[in-house]
Amino acid sequence: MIEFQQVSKTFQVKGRSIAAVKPTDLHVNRGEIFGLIGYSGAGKSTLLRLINHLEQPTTGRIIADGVEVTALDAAGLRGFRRRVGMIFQHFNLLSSKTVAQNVAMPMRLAGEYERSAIDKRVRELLERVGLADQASKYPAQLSGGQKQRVGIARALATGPSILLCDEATSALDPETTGQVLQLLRQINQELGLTIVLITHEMDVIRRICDRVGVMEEGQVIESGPVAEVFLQPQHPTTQRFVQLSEGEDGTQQEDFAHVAGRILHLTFLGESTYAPVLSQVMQATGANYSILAGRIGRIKDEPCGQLTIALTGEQVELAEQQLSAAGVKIEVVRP
Ligand SMILES: Nc1ncnc2c1ncn2[C@@H]1O[C@H](COP(=O)(O)OP(=O)(O)OP(=O)(O)O)[C@@H](O)[C@H]1O
Repeated sequence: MIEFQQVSKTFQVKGRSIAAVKPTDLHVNRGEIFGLIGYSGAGKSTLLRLINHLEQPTTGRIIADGVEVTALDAAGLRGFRRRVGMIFQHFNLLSSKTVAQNVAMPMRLAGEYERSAIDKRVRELLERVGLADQASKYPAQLSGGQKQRVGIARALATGPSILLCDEATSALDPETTGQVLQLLRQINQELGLTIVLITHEMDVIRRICDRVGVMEEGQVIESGPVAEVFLQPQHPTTQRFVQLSEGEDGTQQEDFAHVAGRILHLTFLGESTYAPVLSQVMQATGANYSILAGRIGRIKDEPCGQLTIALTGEQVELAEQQLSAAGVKIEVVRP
């Protein structure tokens, strides 16, 4: 759906080169929500803006929605941009236009839509984002969440197949963030839209994304399905994002020196999270366990849990085999 082949972007500033995106390969599947996470300056915005050619790549090829974006002329690019909607952290609404006029703007600019078709589409879009009764208000009369809903309606105006979200919830409070994320998810499911979003919050990724890429210094340092990256982060930067999202500051590393037994870190995902796997295995093998740390939560629609346990008894290896056979992922913290 969106393919980056060795795409890079270097800015020249006062004789200095800034490698905002280093040569990168990336693949976003059709209909998925792909999240890019990274610290400020990692290159997320630049990478996002390369997709609709708001930034021109220094090297490489970009193919999106079956079109080689990097080979388009000006007219081709104008047409392509109608298939890519974009929403922004600070909404970027025109303050002198009403809600309805803001939403109509991309269709007006395209110059290919009848007045009646525009009016009908604006009504449908405002209905979809829950703002049917706010059409004649001005942006200054709306809350942040409502402004972002207008931004979303406007981004959908020309019927895009891709939606790019540039820190779309960073300016919103937690509750409004939840509502806007829910709306994005609904749009993704109902319209089959491919969404690429950038954020510095792991929680946004956990709540709505299917896959994630972690960016640092212009590179995607880790990527994969959200459950995989979230539950088994490999790169120290990814581990830090996960720790922060769990409310840990990462400074306290328990060594469990005083605890007897084999120490295992167990990951449960999906069905196994709520099944009595642990007690069944312990009963069957006669092994014992004590819980040293644990958490339970959800990744998108799937329940997940992680437990650190100390395992003792005669048959710890058999217990481990049975846990593994029941779909529990095991990492040995201390043999
Ligand atoms: N138009 C530009 N001209 C010069 N340098 C730029 C330009 N845009 C971005 N950069 C630089 O490229 C690097 C990556 O910036 P980018 O905005 O893509 O990162 P980011 O991860 O989105 O950060 P943030 O979360 O702060 O927006 C930074 O060093 C930035 O200063």
